[in-house]
Amino acid sequence: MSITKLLGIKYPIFQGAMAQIALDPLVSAVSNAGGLGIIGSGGMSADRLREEIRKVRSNTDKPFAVNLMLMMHNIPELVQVIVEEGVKIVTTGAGTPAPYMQTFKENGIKVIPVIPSVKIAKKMEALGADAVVAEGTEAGGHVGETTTMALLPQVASAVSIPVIGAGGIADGRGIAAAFALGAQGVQVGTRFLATVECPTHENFKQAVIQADDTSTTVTGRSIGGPVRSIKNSMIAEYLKLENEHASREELEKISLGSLRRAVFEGDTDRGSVMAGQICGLCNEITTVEEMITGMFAEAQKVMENLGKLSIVE
Ligand SMILES: O=C(O)COc1ccc(-c2c[nH]c(CNC(=O)Nc3ncc(Sc4ccccn4)s3)n2)cc1
Repeated sequence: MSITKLLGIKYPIFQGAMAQIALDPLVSAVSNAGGLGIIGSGGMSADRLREEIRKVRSNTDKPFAVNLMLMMHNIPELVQVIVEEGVKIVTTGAGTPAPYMQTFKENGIKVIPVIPSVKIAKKMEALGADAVVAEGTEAGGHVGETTTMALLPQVASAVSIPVIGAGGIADGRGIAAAFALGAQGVQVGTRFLATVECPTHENFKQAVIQADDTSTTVTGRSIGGPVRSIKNSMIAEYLKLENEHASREELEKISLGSLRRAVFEGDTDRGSVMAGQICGLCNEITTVEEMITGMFAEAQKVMENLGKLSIVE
């Protein structure tokens, strides 16, 4: 079954659940434009999540999802809210949804883990996941080590459930490439940061617009938590400390509160501007509607023009 039929959405596009950013009006704008808007619950209390679900529901009658960042401490409470509020689609990241699968299944909730490797994709399929998002290291935020070009076809060959491609996709060419590699849909994060409806400080959006293909780097490998973000003075300091084998405590002193500093205060020099390598392709701020319709119109054209390869007989 296609992912659009499975979820009742028009376009096979998910909006990345960026912590503290994937909120209304971005989420309801994506769902109203025909994609799957996803609330990023990372860092939220149960009451705050309930409030956000009700706000999104008041702004769209289309399907939307909630993402659970499984390294958070209050997942059982958030699962309770998701069940009580009648949310029917959950995506997960940064850990295993195993402890909650029975609750999801009993309540008819579709579960779509975001995964960084074939091994974890197979583990999620065995757990009963309805689909997986195969996210390459090009993505922003918490990433694995495998590129989308390499990860996507291997996951598509390894599992029988639908695979969504993520990491480095920001235009119709990326959509066409993901489908060529075996995906039935795409998840896009960075490109949604360059939209009118994205609720971040304007400085955050400008940092994404000004960035190019070499503007991001991965920090946190030394403490087992690799995170891709745009290079700035805080990142340079963090990398220097990592090279000097600083402790987790010393590193967390720099990174604590850095997401909020960038997202809400617009401090893109000392804050954490999580974004993917495709930021160099995001050069103007558009509405969500313009972005989604434009991407799929372009993808249609690319797939029609691919035609036959010019192989010399
Ligand atoms: O062991 C198992 O069964 C499952 O293990 C897993 C291990 C890793 C993953 C994984 C890796 N990446 C993803 C999906 N992507 C993400 O989760 N991306 C994220 N970006 C930002 C996040 S929040 C944050 C805030 C500040 C610092 C670090 N992270 S989470 N899932 C999924 C499952």
